[in-house]
Amino acid sequence: MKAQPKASHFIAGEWIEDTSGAVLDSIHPATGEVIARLHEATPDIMSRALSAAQQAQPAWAALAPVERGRILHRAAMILRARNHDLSVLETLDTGKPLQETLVADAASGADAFEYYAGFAPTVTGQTIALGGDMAYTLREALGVCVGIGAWNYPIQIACWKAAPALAFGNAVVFKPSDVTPLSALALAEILHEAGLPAGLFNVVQGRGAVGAGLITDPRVAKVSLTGSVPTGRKVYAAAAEGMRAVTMELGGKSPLIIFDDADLENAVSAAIMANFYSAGQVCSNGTRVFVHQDIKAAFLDRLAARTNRIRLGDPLDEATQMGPLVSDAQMHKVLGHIAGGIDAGARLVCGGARHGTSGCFVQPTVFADVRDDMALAREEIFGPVMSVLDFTDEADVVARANATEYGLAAGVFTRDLARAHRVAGAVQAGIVWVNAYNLTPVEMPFGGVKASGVGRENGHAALEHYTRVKSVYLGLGDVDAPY
Ligand SMILES: NC(=O)c1ccc[n+]([C@@H]2O[C@H](COP(=O)([O-])OP(=O)(O)OC[C@H]3O[C@@H](n4cnc5c(N)ncnc54)[C@H](O)[C@@H]3O)[C@@H](O)[C@H]2O)c1
Ligand SMILES: O=CCc1c[nH]cn1
Repeated sequence: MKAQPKASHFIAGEWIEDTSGAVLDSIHPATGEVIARLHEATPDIMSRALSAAQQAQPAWAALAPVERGRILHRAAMILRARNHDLSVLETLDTGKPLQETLVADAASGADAFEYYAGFAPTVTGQTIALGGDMAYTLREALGVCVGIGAWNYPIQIACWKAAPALAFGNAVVFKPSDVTPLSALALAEILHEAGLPAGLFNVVQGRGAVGAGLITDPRVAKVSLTGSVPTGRKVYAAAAEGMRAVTMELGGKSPLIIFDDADLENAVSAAIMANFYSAGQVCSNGTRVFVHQDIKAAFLDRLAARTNRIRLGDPLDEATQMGPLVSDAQMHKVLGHIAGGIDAGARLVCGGARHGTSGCFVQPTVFADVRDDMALAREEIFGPVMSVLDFTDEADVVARANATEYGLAAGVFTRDLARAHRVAGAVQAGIVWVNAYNLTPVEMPFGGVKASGVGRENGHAALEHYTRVKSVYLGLGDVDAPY
């Protein structure tokens, strides 16, 4: 099945092709079929996108926020109306099952546009009484924002960046992951159709070097990356050189702590969703599942029974519950982690191998008796591999949960309200789910602490990251001068 877009790039409201850029193929990971052939942006293409954004941004920022919101609201409506086609495109590009993409990807993007369309006109500054004189503050757009995406939630990532950036008066140049280049182009077309003036949302394709080229350009005011910690370190450092603002949405190795008083079936559901949704390719996954020793046997029994029933197969079949990993490289990386876990002495409860002989499928895999010092418990795997660790003491498990460089998310399952709040307060994480996991409503800020990131996407918090405050001092009396 082909999914060839009209051209590789979308700049200043137009499809742009430049075949002198290196070839970039999009591969459907369930079959290995090349579904689209694109070209990386050359320096000239990158420059055209940045210039288009720079030229379009001041007039956009000068519009009444309600007018910006109206356009973004139309985009949300179009995203919803096209949800099925966008979901098929995302499934082809990522391999995630249609069952998921129909509800979690473009739909989440539409939520973001709807939310920020309504938020934009409510943004106000402060007035500050100074005992005679006074001051007020203005929220100003930053200018040109570069967004760089990962491959696990391509359209959601593009929307979570573009919606607040545009709502608050910025222009965007977005570079999707080279592994999943397609849906950002579909978003660009939708925004154009919704009436977004040319140049405000541009898409350029490319690998890491294209991203690196964009973030050091003097026309850029802000960089928002979704990606791994090693890439985050490079991008943050490069942005710092030019004093650019950043948002870093990076990786994690999040703990999910299940106490002995938890509702067992709900806890198993959460552990499954926290490890096998999107074949485990979710940044906030709770991949270190700490289970109280008293319920460990019962938990593992139910977990194995339910995991063994997960239906793997053609991601375009709506009955399929788990598709392939995004690429051959990712599949081999995950299989390497599984082999390493077995070598290190972790107990394989289920899964543990490739599924089938074609496509990038890996069986949903559960390891028990995992120790904190094993690579399984320390490294982000980004595949369907769950590590179950035991504990008995609350303070001890919190200390172990925090003993990582990451700090994206955490989960706690307990019926004890006081303990739930105590643990939520003590874990070092940007997001804590209590008796739930991996729910990401647009109203709730999303982002990490420690090496997992800087800044927040979604919610009111994004305002801080796509605007700056200007203070205006009003002298209302005579000017004092000592000389
Ligand atoms: N916290 C979040 O919200 C979130 C969400 C999704 C994924 N992630 C993380 O993303 C990772 C998986 O995605 P990935 O493999 O695409 O990540 P990656 O870090 O390899 O790549 C991310 C993006 O950065 C670009 N890039 C690479 N080197 C660059 C450089 N030097 N300068 C500028 N751009 C560069 C890539 O081309 C890609 O578009 C995981 O670690 C996952 O946890 C985080
Ligand atoms: O992959 C990270 C962002 C996310 C979490 N859940 C849905 N999207």
